Amino acid sequence: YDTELYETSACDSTACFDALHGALGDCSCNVDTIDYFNNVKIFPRIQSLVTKDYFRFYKVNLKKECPFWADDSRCAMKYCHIKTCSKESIPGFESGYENEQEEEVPAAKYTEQAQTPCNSDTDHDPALGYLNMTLSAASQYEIAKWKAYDDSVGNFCECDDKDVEAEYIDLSLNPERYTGYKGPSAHRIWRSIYQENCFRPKLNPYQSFPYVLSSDLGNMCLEKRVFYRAVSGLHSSINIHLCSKFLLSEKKLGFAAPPEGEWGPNLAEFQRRFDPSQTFGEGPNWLKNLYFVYLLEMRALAKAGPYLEREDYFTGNPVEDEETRDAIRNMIGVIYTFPDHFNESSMFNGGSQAGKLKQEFRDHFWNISRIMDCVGCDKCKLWGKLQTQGLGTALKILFSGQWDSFEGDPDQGKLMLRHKSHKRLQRTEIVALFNAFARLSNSIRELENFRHMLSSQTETQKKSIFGNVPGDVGAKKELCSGGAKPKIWS
Ligand SMILES: Cc1cc2nc3c(=O)[nH]c(=O)nc-3n(C[C@H](O)[C@H](O)[C@H](O)COP(=O)(O)OP(=O)(O)OC[C@H]3O[C@@H](n4cnc5c(N)ncnc54)[C@H](O)[C@@H]3O)c2cc1C
Repeated sequence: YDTELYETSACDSTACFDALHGALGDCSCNVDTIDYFNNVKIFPRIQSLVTKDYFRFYKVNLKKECPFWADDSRCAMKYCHIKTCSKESIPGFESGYENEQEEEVPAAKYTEQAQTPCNSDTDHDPALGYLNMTLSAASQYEIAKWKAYDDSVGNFCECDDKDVEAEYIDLSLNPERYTGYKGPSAHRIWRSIYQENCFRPKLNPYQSFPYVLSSDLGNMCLEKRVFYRAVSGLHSSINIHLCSKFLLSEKKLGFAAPPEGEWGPNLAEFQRRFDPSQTFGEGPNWLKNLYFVYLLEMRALAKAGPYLEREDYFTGNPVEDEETRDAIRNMIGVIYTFPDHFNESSMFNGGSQAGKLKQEFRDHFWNISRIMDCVGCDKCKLWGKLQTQGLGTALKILFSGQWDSFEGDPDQGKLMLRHKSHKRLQRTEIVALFNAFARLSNSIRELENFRHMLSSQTETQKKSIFGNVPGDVGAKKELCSGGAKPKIWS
């Protein structure tokens, strides 16, 4: 691991974490409670659960056309014969807009450059985004049996696992990690999510980055804030994963082969993305949003708990299926014990206006899930689709009304933990829900690693300046020891 290469731009402060304490906002929970609960109780359980066959194979259509912009679709250039413009004929070129890659001038959409499929442009290294589609003969045989079983279940939601082009992908062969997907293509996805499909308080003074200022969120109603925070939390999680599984040194084996190399955490990359000094002060808020979306998904798991505990988790292997059910019951049982669940009953309560808002909420999310078909790197698209489907399933459990209990709450006004009435979920929804939650859980756990790396780095720097200060060793020991509640944010 080439420390010199990646640590040159690292700042020595722990500023990313200084504000990551206490109240989370929009719920009664706090960051430190979630840290402990996740890292000690949830993380080991969910990570082991998603290695089970039922959760390891995800059926998805990665070949769907991008419905929103021409340059990612087959319509681009080839069939539409859009006449390209010379640079000089693009309004604003002379005033130097080209240097501002992020601001897309409408005419730029029709340049030849913009028509190039994303995966062949310089924003993306195809080898890093390589998707391993391998399924062993044994897996293929077993999976064929799943279809017959699933078809006998009354499904109710239209998901792309029914598409003829949908394929099973072994998630364990395609870990979410750094792919090199960046630049205008990735920014267009995030920008259209935040600027066109998220609720926004107002245009921020920086025009493009950051898309939303947290200081403006107070002007929005709870429901809109929740939406933005969930999306932002997902964005944080994706970016934490690419920082924690970064390509530290590369050894390419050949074209279209997965790159071999050393993968691991890149502290400088993490700081670039979350340090307040490099994010207009937003980084710690984005990290808090990760905790927020975690809480949201955990609440959905609790709400659907009685149903999830009884689901079959069919893979055709009775021993494995029983183990999966046991592991689910165990984890859901732990989730029930969380003291401070998100209370979704405080949302969408304002009569007909609330109904309209709920519809908008749904429409926005529906669009975001379709934007995932525009992601220009297969591996990012796989995990992007899985995590939006997981979040969408959680939102459905929380807000569709299909999972609400009409039996009356004995502790009036108090949060009802388990809801007996429910609709059935599809296999892909369940797989996505648990895997998405596993990703968030993993991100929160990775934050602990970055926190440790930062404090060790700071200690080392202090020592190199001041020498070894008595008491230092003890302090470090406390940070690194397991067992009791880790004091990772103090
Ligand atoms: C769906 C999807 C999946 C992806 N998966 C991967 C992957 O698996 N591996 C990989 O290496 N890359 C992945 N990427 C790319 C990655 O997310 C970044 O877009 C890329 O690394 C460029 O980062 P950036 O620093 O330019 O900022 P970006 O992450 O592209 O963010 C753009 C702007 O959004 C704002 N922003 C950043 N974080 C947040 C937040 N949490 N909340 C609110 N606003 C924020 C900032 O102002 C930032 O400048 C994915 C992108 C998308 C759209």
